[in-house]
Amino acid sequence: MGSYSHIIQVPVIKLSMGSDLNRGSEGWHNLCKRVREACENYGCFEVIYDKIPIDLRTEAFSAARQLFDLPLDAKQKGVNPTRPSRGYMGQGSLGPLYEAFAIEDGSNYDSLKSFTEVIWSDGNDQFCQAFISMVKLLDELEHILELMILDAYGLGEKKESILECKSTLLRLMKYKAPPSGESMEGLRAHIDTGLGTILCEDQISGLEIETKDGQWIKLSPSPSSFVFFVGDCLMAWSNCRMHAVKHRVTMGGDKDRYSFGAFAFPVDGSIVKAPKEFIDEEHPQLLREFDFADYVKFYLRKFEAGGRDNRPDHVLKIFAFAGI
Ligand SMILES: O=C(O)CCC(=O)C(=O)O
Ligand SMILES: [Fe+2]
Repeated sequence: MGSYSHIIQVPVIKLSMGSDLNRGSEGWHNLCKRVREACENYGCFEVIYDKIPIDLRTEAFSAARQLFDLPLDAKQKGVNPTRPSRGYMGQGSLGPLYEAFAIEDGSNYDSLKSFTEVIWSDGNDQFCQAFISMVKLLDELEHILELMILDAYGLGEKKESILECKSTLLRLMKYKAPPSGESMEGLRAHIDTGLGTILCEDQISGLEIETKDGQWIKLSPSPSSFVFFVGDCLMAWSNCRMHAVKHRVTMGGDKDRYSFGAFAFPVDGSIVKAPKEFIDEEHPQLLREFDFADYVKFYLRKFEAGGRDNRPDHVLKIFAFAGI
């Protein structure tokens, strides 16, 4: 599984309610710099956002457990035959330990409600309440991080958003403890496709990233932390100043692992393009502008052609598609 380093740690950035979050303050600018450095050097960082209470995490994970505990036939009502990466994915489609549910437009109450009505017929208000509050706060956090990235590159005056239209995919994941107790792949190494991902795990670690010099490091976020990952589209937008990091989940021990993530995706039809400020003699344009929907079609085609074990190298997929 490659060599591990136990010495390197990804940056931990704390966003506390108060003056540091006043855009333009000295504290804000310090945070912008740290966010930029983390995105450029690691492609991820641990973020503590104290506006998201621990109790809400507990409620969300209890609702998620209730969902995964349902009998298989109830869960399979969530399968989306036209788009298998939405709805219920399991068991075995992405690995023997992995199961997941993906809910599009996860910060919209109606889409959470429709999801629960498919699974539970009468819906599940507790699930909707927990996740609507959680995903709205994660969207808020994502927006703050995006403003910090814009300000860190001096682009805040010109643009309020990296992409005008994006939506949040909520994905809930469960990884079974490996039967032998020995370390085993939970989720294959990949790079997230969208703009950015905010992940939350329920105290059982397993996330690993590959550093720029090729070492795998384990992340052990604190119980109140989230992990932010740069995705392909954010890297493309920044003309590859930011690093989209390869990551995976490795399971060990005897406890199942639960996690969920808010994935910010450009809506279909969005054009991903680096602003001219990122392109100069020292930084030639590395990726052509592209329509996000075409990128999705490209990698789904490759994915289907390759099957689970022969997928194209996820690290290179954006360069294979849009490299100049
Ligand atoms: O479960 C996790 O912590 C990681 C999941 C992940 O990387 C993904 O769904 O893209
Ligand atoms: Fe991921």
